[in-house]
Amino acid sequence: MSAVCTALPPLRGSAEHEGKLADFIWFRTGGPAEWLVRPADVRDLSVFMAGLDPETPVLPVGVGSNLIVRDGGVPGVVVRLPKAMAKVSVEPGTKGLWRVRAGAAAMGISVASAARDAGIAGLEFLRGIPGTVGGAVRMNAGAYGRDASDILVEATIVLRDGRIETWAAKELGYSYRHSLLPRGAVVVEALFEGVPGEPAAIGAEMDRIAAEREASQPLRSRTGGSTFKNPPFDKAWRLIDEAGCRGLRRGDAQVSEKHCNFLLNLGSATSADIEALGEEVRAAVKAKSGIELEWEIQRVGVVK
Ligand SMILES: Cc1cc2nc3c(=O)[nH]c(=O)nc-3n(C[C@H](O)[C@H](O)[C@H](O)COP(=O)(O)OP(=O)(O)OC[C@H]3O[C@@H](n4cnc5c(N)ncnc54)[C@H](O)[C@@H]3O)c2cc1C
Ligand SMILES: NC(=O)C1=CN([C@@H]2O[C@H](COP(=O)(O)OP(=O)(O)OC[C@H]3O[C@@H](n4cnc5c(N)ncnc54)[C@H](OP(=O)(O)O)[C@@H]3O)[C@@H](O)[C@H]2O)C=CC1
Ligand SMILES: C=C(O[C@H]1[C@H](O)[C@@H](CO)O[C@H](OP(=O)(O)OP(=O)(O)OC[C@H]2O[C@@H](n3ccc(=O)[nH]c3=O)[C@H](O)[C@@H]2O)[C@@H]1NC(C)=O)C(=O)O
Repeated sequence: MSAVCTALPPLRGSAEHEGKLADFIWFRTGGPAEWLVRPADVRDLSVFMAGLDPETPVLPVGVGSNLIVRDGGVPGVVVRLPKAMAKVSVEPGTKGLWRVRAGAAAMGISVASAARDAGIAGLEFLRGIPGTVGGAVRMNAGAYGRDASDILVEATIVLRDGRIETWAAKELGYSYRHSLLPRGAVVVEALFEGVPGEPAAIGAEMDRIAAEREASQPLRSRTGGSTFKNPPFDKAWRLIDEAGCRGLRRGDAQVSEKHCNFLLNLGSATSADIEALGEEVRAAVKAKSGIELEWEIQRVGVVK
């Protein structure tokens, strides 16, 4: 990877040159970040971003459950928030509603569990999304009829130039698995809202969601979740099945037998194998049904 960023501004957190991403990205594939930056806190991130050459690209990552990192790595700066920014707390909202404030590094399950313990209903679906709050706000993550935009009140973000701003949910321009979060902006906190509920009933709904997923999706695999968005009025998995791609392999990359909109790394796949398999599936679906599937997984970095 050719260097795009030779000098970094001062940072209280850490900055690792050629920082490995494949250690934690769900697929366990892909090249390193030119710089893997872990800020100490929001202020540290803000000062760092303000001092960083505006030409240097910045890519925030959560736990990489929706990412293919290409094998040549990611030029510029990759920001991974620290566990210190994973705090979750509860506060009263307006009109009898309750709110959950979560650091962007918090996992969806932590938010859903905190809401359950406080008797706040409506956030149960986050139980099944194995990513961070930052990833959910950016991707408008959703499941079982709800998505992040249904529960988000506002998000605090650090813009690429270092400004810290709080945006109301409607300013994020949400649609299905999409937001208008500006390029290079890092979500640092989110405020969600729910309605009063019985912890036991909320917990039962979370368990139901977990069981349903366990039955239908390959959760314990090296995967990126749904590979393609569902096209209007149809299901990506049905089209992939119809095109004969269930179980299709390229090297150690495979279309899941269990849920054929999931791709798997069976062990030693490269990101190139996984991406090429995805393109092969898209081509087969186009040939069979005329429909062009759109990638849901975010593909980042450069090819080797
Ligand atoms: C087994 C499995 C099941 C899944 N089920 C679902 C599901 O039901 N519904 C669903 O919607 N998704 C699902 N996913 C996909 C994934 O979990 C979600 O997209 C999740 O929101 C990604 O979060 P992350 O923290 O891992 O983000 P990453 O994968 O690290 O990043 C995804 C995108 O978000 C951006 N991003 C991450 N953090 C930040 C931040 N702090 N600020 C700004 N941008 C950020 C990244 O730049 C990238 O564009 C599943 C994935 C797996 C592996
Ligand atoms: N090896 C494999 O083949 C597979 C591995 N996995 C991994 O398993 C994990 C799923 O675990 P699950 O039980 O669902 O969720 P958990 O919340 O238990 O774990 C999430 C993982 O991310 C780490 N993590 C979360 N936030 C941060 C952060 N801000 N900074 C550093 N590390 C962080 C956790 O570290 P810690 O443990 O220190 O809390 C943990 O390793 C995923 O991370 C996934 O990559 C999934 C499928 C297959
Ligand atoms: C996993 C993701 O989100 C998922 C989310 O978890 C689920 C649940 O709400 O609904 C969407 O999947 P989906 O439309 O494929 O629905 P699923 O619930 O997974 O499957 C629907 C039904 O089809 C069945 N099914 C699915 C795949 C398959 O190969 N065979 C099969 O029979 C399942 O058993 C289930 O009964 C989201 N995917 C998209 C692209 O919108 C993700 O975005 O990464």
